[in-house]
Amino acid sequence: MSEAPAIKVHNLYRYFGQLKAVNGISFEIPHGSVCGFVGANGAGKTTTMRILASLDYPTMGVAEICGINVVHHPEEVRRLIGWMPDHFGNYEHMTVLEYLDFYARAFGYHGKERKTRVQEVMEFTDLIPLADRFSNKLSKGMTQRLCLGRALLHDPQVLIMDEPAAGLDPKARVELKHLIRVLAQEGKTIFISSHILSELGEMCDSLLFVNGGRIVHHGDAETLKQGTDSAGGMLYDVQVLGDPQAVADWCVINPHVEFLESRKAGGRIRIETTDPARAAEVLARMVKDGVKITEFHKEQRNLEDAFIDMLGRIDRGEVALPAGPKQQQQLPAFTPPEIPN
Ligand SMILES: Nc1ncnc2c1ncn2[C@@H]1O[C@H](COP(=O)(O)OP(=O)(O)OP(=O)(O)O)[C@@H](O)[C@H]1O
Repeated sequence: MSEAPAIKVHNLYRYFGQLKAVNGISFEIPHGSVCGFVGANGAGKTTTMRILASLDYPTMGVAEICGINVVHHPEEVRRLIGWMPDHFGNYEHMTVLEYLDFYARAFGYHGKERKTRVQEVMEFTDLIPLADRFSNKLSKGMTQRLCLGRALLHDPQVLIMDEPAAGLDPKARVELKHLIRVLAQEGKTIFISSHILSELGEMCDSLLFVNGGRIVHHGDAETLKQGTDSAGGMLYDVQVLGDPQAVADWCVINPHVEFLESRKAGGRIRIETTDPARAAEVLARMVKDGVKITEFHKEQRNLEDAFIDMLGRIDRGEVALPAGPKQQQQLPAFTPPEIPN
C-alpha cells in the first residue's frame, strides 16, 4: 500500500467564471477510512468530487488519489477509484446482468474472470434476483445498488460517492449503509457526500464540512456531537434528590459554572471549559458541598445543530478559516484529455 494518503487535496480551486465553486480547500483522507462530505446546496461538494474522479479540471491546486495526480494521470486514477455520481444514466433494453457485463468488458475483464467478477458484484449488491430486469425499470434503491455494483467492478481502493442515499426510502438507506460498512471493513477508503447528517455520523470516521467552497471543519462526529457551545463551554444536565433549586444555588457561589435553566429535578449548567477533568472537579465539588446528585451527564447535540452552530461561528468571525486568494485567479488554458484511437 502506498505511503501517500488515499485522498489528498491541497489548495484546490475551481472557478466557473466569477463563481468560486471550490475556493482553496485542503484535506487528506487516510487509507481505510470513511469520510463524510457535508455542506449546503451549492457548497462545492460535487465539483470537488468530480475533480477527484478526474471528470473536471481544477482552476488551481492539487488533487491526488493514492499519491497520483488526477490531472496528470487520469487513467491511473480511474483504475484506483470507484465513482458513484449523484445522477447516472443507464441504457434502455439492457438488463442488469448485461449492464454490469458491459462495464466489466470496459474495465478489461475477459472470459471466466469477467463472469466471476460480475457474479461477485451482483451477490454483494443483492442484484442476483434482478439479473434479468431492464436496468432502466428499477426502483431508486435498486438503481443505486446497480450504480454501486458498477463502481465496484474493478475492485477500486477508493470509493467516491456523491449523495448515494438521496431519494432512498428508509429501508434502502439502511441497506446502503450496511454495504458501505462492509466495504469499509474490507479496507476501502470511502468519501461520501450526504445531506443526511445523522446517518453520516454513524458510519464515518471523519466529517468534512464545506461552505461556500471552503472547508470549515474536518473532525470526527463524536467531537462535534459533544455539547460544547460556540464559546468553548460544556453543557451538562444535572439532576438531584430533593429541592432542584440546590443546583442553581450552588452555581451562584461557584465561579466558572453558570446556571442556564431549571429542569424538573435539577437544571442545565454550563462549565466554562472543554476539559473533561474540570467537569469531574465540578461534580466532585458539588457532591462535597452536599448537593444530592442522581445524574450528571454531558449534553449531546445532533450533527445538524453542530453544523448550524459552526456556520454561525463563521459568520460571527469566531472561526479562523485559511486565507483565501487575494484576487480572482485566472483559469489556465483548458487542455482537453487525450482520446485514445
Ligand atoms: N459546470 C458548471 N458551470 C457553472 N457553475 C457550476 C457548474 N458546476 C457547478 N456550478 C456551481 O458551482 C457551485 C457549487 O456546485 P456543486 O454542485 O459543487 O455544489 P454541491 O455542494 O454539490 O451542491 P448540492 O448539494 O446541491 O449537490 C454552485 O453554485 C453551482 O451552481
